[in-house]
Amino acid sequence: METKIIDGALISTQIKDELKEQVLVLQDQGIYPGLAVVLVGENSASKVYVGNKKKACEHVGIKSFSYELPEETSEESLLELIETLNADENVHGILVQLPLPRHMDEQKVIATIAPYKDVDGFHVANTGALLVGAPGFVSCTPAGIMELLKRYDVALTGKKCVVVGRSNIVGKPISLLLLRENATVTMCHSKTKNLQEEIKQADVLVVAVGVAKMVTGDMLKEGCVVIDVGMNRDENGKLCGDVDFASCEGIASLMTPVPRGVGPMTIAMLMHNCVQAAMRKEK
Ligand SMILES: Nc1nc2c(c(=O)[nH]1)N[C@@H](CN(C=O)c1ccc(C(=O)N[C@@H](CCC(=O)O)C(=O)O)cc1)CN2
Repeated sequence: METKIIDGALISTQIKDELKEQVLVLQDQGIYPGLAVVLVGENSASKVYVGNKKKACEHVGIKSFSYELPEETSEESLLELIETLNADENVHGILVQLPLPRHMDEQKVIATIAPYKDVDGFHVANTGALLVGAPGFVSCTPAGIMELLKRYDVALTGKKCVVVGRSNIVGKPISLLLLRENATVTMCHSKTKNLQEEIKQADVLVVAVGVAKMVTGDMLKEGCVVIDVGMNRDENGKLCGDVDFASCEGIASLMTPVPRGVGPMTIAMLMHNCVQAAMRKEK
């Protein structure tokens, strides 16, 4: 079977180009979308992601306000900054890059962001809205996966979708989004018995566990769609996913690569959420 490779980098550029047009319309109405980008500490991967987010803002026409704080910043100071950004009318979206230093309580920090500026979709008001199907921001990686499935015409109704990983950022929300599209969803995790049997039944497999090349071609059902959310380094220090790409080629019908798969979509959907935040009239 020929495996088609999903080009996340291309789709993300298309989305950013579409958003650029929407921003021009907003600017004509006197609305200048603004995103506060908050980075605490020295995590090198986070620095790359934040840099790419600021570049995406430039591409789309969103003004980015950068706050790069030292590792030893107190939780209290970070909460104060967020309160200030909540009150700032030029800031439509607030992004606090994760992970935060260990002395900070991530949930407390996220809970301080005004839900209508929570463009990451991490606040319980937004995760709760997703659960019950109410309007709200959907977190960017799962939203990006859904956009890829849509743009590659993957039908989900009645399909068996298997999600491996149960994080708040990816595993849980993507399961809800697939369910919303009438898929039959199985959530797997580190305590799942017979993981391989579950994976073998998947028409659509989403893997977000953070273990390099954990899923191999022999585990897959012929013709399945594979979405790899992993971002790991292999034995040679090369970027790789949670799926062993080489062994899945020829078995999957459609598959995301790492890099240039899901990663760039996370940033495109952040831009999307930010434009939505700027469009909102009521707070
Ligand atoms: N506040 C948030 N923190 C984190 C999020 C998030 O959505 N919001 N997600 C991840 C990291 N992440 C976004 O911040 C992210 C990860 C990877 C990529 C990406 O484009 N990856 C590239 C490769 C980049 C490289 O060369 O290292 C790719 O896949 O092509 C974008 C965003 C955790 N934290």
